[in-house]
Amino acid sequence: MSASPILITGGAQRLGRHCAERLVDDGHPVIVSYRRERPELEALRSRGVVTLAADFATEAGILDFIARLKQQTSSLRAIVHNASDWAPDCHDEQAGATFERLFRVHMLAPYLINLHCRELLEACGEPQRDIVHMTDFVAQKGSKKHAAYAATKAGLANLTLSFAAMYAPRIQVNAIAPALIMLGEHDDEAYAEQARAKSAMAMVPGPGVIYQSLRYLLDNRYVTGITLPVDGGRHLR
Ligand SMILES: NC(=O)C1=CN([C@@H]2O[C@H](COP(=O)(O)OP(=O)(O)OC[C@H]3O[C@@H](n4cnc5c(N)ncnc54)[C@H](OP(=O)(O)O)[C@@H]3O)[C@@H](O)[C@H]2O)C=CC1
Ligand SMILES: Nc1nc2c(c(=O)[nH]1)N=C([C@H](O)[C@@H](O)CO)CN2
Repeated sequence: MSASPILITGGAQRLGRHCAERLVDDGHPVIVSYRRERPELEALRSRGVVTLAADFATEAGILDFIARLKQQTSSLRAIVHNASDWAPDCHDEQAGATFERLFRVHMLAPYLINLHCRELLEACGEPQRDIVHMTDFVAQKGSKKHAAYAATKAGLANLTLSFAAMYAPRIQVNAIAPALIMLGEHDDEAYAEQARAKSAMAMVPGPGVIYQSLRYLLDNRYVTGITLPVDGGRHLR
């Protein structure tokens, strides 16, 4: 029986793409969702990665993705809920729409995908099946400038507990809570210095530390319902 694929949502760039490439290196079939076409997707496709378009900003978009995912595969080894919108808070008439959009991307999409795709994970013939939620250190701390983002990531962190209890023992459900992992393309050195100073390790580690954490969860048969902090000691500052 061929191995079941691992789904990474939002896998066209940065942490998601890095993990997709590393999973292919480790011999896993991979499916990624993406919102915008770009050259990097062709590189993934050339390595055999299946790419499915998805916009989780609406419930219809989420359900449409799930239907196309089920046409693509009859089983899944794991689901990594990585898609995310790091939108700052709005203080105008767009505030409510922004909050609702972040709720759908960070909470409704993982919730509906977990519910509707349980059967795909159950159909996996391998000994272990996983769901991994990408949350954020600020889920426990809040954020003055990204309150809606932090709150919806906190909701995702809570969904980890509920789905871990619902799906045990056949499916393990865990979260990874990063702090600064990669800078944005427009971040200058002043921002980088300020961001590095927020953690005890005072570094920008890059996406390899996230793959190490994902690998740990995928390889450990006795871990469920936890959130793995990958934050350089952000809580110590
Ligand atoms: N980078 C970091 O330092 C940190 C990251 N994290 C978390 O780790 C994960 C990966 O981070 P990172 O790689 O920086 O993430 P990105 O900001 O690069 O976002 C990942 C992908 O999410 C997709 N996405 C955004 N909105 C939607 C939507 N409405 N529907 C479908 N897909 C959408 C984007 O797709 P497209 O590009 O096609 O529009 C994007 O490629 C995220 O969950 C993030 O919150 C947490 C703390 C720190
Ligand atoms: N979807 C995203 N979420 C987050 C990002 C990002 O680029 N995309 N970046 C961060 C920052 O690195 C933050 O941790 C630095 O203080 C947080 N979330």
